[in-house]
Amino acid sequence: MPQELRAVDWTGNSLALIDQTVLPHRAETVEIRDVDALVDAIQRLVVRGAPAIGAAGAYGVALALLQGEREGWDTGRVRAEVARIREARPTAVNLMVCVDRVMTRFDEGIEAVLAEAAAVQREDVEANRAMGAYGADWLLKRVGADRPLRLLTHCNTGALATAGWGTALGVIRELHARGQVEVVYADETRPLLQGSRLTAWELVQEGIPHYVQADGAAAGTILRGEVDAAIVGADRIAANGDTANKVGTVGVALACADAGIPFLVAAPTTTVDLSTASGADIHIELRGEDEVLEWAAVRTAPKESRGHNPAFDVTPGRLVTGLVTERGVLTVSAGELPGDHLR
Ligand SMILES: CSC[C@H]1O[C@H](OP(=O)(O)O)[C@H](O)[C@@H]1O
Repeated sequence: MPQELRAVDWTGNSLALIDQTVLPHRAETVEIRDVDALVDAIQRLVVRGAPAIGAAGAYGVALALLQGEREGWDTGRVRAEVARIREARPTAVNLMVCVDRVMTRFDEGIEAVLAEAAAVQREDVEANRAMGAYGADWLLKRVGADRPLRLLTHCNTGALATAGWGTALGVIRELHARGQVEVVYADETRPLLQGSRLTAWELVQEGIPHYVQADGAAAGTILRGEVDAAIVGADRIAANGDTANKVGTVGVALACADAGIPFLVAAPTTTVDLSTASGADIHIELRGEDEVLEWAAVRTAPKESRGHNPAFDVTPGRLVTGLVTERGVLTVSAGELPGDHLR
């Protein structure tokens, strides 16, 4: 993704969001000036990806303050509107963490809120760059650097999903910069196709060789020995290392375990939620059934059929070979816990 583009940016009095629902065919930015529009943008995945949603939520506090000034809201109303942003999507913990962090500056006023939101955005990019280096070093040491790597990824974890550079795709970018990527298999990621629309778009921008594949092809590609490692993002990491990520991820992890290749999760520590004990306690967002019953507003399933549409699944920590954060790599499957990075 061209570096001058940012998935989330503050204009001075509004949020500029790349509209991820129209990529890759149209590159458009939408201006968000009120809470309703931001909640809608988060829920329709105009802005998406745990860290990007976190950055948007952080600036959303400023948006609520400015709207409150325009519309004469009292403090209680502003706080209530911020809570709507905080709860706009339930699984990605970054949204709650980043809103809560900025709210610690709420009583100091708009400038302090904006300064904290800018720090959230800046620190996410810094974390992603650090993750890229840690993850690339770990993979080259584990798999070997004698030849470029064949990698598999699921959903979109690039600059579009973050404040910049990317998490799992940031590791892939770093490996590519070192000349260590032979090919990337990008799962299309039904039903909203974050892989074939967004990850493929970013890989094209970067000139990284890749195939888009059906989600159902991932396990066979792995078990046929065509992949050296899989690397994915995360939306919430529980205290025991269980990881919620885009639906379809756990199948990739199971195939990696059976094939004996590394399954890496790359996420900033803002995605770790020590208050959630295990994956069983993670709220999995159930999205509208039409997303799986239709495509491009055309019904694909019989009218009598119902749709089951969990947006995420949970990969047990025992299947996570390594958790890459901005502080290094934890071998979760060997018993190292996310909290070890937070102490
Ligand atoms: C670094 S992005 C983390 C995570 O967010 C994506 O979900 P969504 O596209 O629904 O926002 C996907 O699960 C990514 O792995």
